[in-house]
Amino acid sequence: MSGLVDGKWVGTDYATDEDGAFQRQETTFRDRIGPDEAFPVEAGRYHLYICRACPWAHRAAMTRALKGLDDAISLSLVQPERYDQGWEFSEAHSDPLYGESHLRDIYVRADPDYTGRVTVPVLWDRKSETIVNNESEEIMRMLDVAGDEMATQDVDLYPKGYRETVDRLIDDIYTPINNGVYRAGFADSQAAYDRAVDELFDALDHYDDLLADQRYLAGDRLTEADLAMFATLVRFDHVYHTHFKCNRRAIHEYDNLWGYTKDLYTTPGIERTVNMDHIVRHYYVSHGDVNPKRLVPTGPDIDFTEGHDRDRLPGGPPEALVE
Ligand SMILES: N[C@@H](CCC(=O)N[C@@H](CS)C(=O)NCC(=O)O)C(=O)O
Repeated sequence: MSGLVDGKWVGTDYATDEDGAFQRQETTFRDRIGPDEAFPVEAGRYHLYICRACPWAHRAAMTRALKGLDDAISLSLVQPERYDQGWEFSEAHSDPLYGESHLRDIYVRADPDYTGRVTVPVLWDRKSETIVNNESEEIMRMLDVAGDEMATQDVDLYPKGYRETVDRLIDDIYTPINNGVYRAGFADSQAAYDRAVDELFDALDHYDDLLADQRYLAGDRLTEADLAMFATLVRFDHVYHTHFKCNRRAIHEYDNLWGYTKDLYTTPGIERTVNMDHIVRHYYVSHGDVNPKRLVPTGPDIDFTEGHDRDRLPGGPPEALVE
């Protein structure tokens, strides 16, 4: 067990099963914001705690940026390096609500007897002073759908007619890709690593083929599924390729995934959510068991803003985003 047990900090070890395969624990705060939900839609009421390094938190941050929710939902960062006390606030990245020193203090404020991991993202309710939700997929959906009322940009990332496909895609990419890089990186046995890497690259090959003829995962529209995919792809060559030993191929070597990654990166609103310095510092410094000397590699030399050829395909970013 790691994280908090009955509100007491017990450490940051990751769990693997008897075959050495990484086990991600379920998140526990699963309430919703919405017209008929326990938490009403109200601008200025909610706060997002994230780390710019975290791919799960990144989904929520991208949704907030694309929909123009900056004024409606405040956001703050934790320090990217995470040591044995878990996520910390710092002078550069302080807790704007309570001035706490660690993110675990926020969890304990929500539930003094909390047992579970202390993860980002956290969606906090200022009014009832509790955590609404700490599951990124659900936060992304809430900001997208319930957040519509507060949005300043007309961007719908879960459009009618695409919803089943978006839900299926988010599920389909989770195990082999989003969590697949972690299954490779945190594997405790060769067999578990081999299995994760095989599944990861089979899936990447599949989506590289799919993206030969369509601009986005669900077709011609940018959706939540693309945000989920992008959060992994943008970290891949700098981190997962080396640190998590996913080195069969780099994303910039794929015919279509590379153009797709650059297309999303240069979609107005996305670039400001990517902090590559925080990304590389977090992974290489925080996982002492994976990288004991905590040295941060200098490469690769790739440019997410160089041109791409994705506008040859039908569709494109929502009109509201195109300057
Ligand atoms: N299922 C959660 C997972 C979030 C998660 O694992 N976040 C990582 C950072 S990338 C974290 O905070 N890890 C700290 C820990 O597990 O102790 C979600 O998608 O929101």
